[in-house]
Amino acid sequence: MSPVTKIDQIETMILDIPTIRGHVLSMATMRVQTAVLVRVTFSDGSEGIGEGTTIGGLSYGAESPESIRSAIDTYIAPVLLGRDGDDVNGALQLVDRLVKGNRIARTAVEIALWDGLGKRLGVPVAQLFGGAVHDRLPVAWTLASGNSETDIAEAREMIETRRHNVFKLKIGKRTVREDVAHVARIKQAVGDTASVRVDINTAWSLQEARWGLKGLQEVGCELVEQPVPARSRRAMAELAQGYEIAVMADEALNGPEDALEVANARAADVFAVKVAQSGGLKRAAEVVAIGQAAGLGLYGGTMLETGLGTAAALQLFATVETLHWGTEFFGPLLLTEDILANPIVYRDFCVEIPTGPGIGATLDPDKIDFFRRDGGRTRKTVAGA
Ligand SMILES: O=C(O)C[C@H]1C=CC(=O)O1
Ligand SMILES: [Mn+2]
Repeated sequence: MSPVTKIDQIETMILDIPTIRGHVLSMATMRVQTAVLVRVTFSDGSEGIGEGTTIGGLSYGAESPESIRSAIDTYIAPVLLGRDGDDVNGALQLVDRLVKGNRIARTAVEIALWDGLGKRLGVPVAQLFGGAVHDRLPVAWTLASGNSETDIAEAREMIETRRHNVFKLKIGKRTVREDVAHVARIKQAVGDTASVRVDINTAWSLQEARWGLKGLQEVGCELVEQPVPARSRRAMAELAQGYEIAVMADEALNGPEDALEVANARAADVFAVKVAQSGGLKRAAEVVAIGQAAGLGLYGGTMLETGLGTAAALQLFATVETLHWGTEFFGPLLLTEDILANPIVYRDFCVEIPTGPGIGATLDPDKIDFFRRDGGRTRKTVAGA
């Protein structure tokens, strides 16, 4: 019998990477994206890499980049050291028992474990999830410059260069009337050449959302993402059932338990399935399964991860038969620089699934050194130390 490949070391680092322009969301304006990267080293010398990323510090959700890193270093890494690296399910069950919440932190480590296993077996992670049924997926772009004219110019360029023809507009910061007028201007400019959707990031009350959805569907917007707070399931159900425009759950979906409750309450027409928010690739696959069983639409969502987290998500979504609303795996394109030596490829309105072993991502060491916070000091948790 070959010796067990043990988890030897788990290393974390924070990267701060500027965005190509201000990304204006209802709760924060991003000028930098902060990613937490994990590198797991195994006893046979193999490695796995993972990413756990949120948006806008603590303004989007309950985890911050700093809390993600600290949860990994303090609570997740020490219990995994010395374990069999091939036993990913065993590691996940152990972490599930010992660490509540902290889904993004758990995701970062989980991705690194799948990546390590895939690399050792010489297969893409998609194969560990039953095999890819797509080699590319449609990919949306988010228009969020904060200015209608800039957004229109950006949309036109994306359509002309065949990069994107699906646009998600970030609204919810201005009045409902101003937001609907902004969406109408953009829809009018792109006409039938593009699909226009919006994301409110929970900013509306139910009353505002009633006016908002009525106005949005009148101007040709096809889908509205998380108009009201994550916990407002009854409001989401009223909106999903009361209007033709599709209502998509995002912040409301934190793993399979939420997915089941949202589906039971008919509190969405579509699930935005996010790997990080679900608690990892395996949990995201469970959210997908619940959406499928409930007959809901599916969409591959992002936390604006770098190429690393994006590659991991692509491995899973390549295995999903039907993504009725496509994906938004454009994270690397929002950043001034790609941190991968083999950047994700975008062409013909699609994103291509990386084909190499593991998640199919190789880090560019110079970029990592350049964007590292703390002058390049990593924190290492080492077996037997
Ligand atoms: O969906 C979100 O709320 C977060 C994210 C996804 C795309 C984007 O621009 O922001
Ligand atoms: Mn969203």
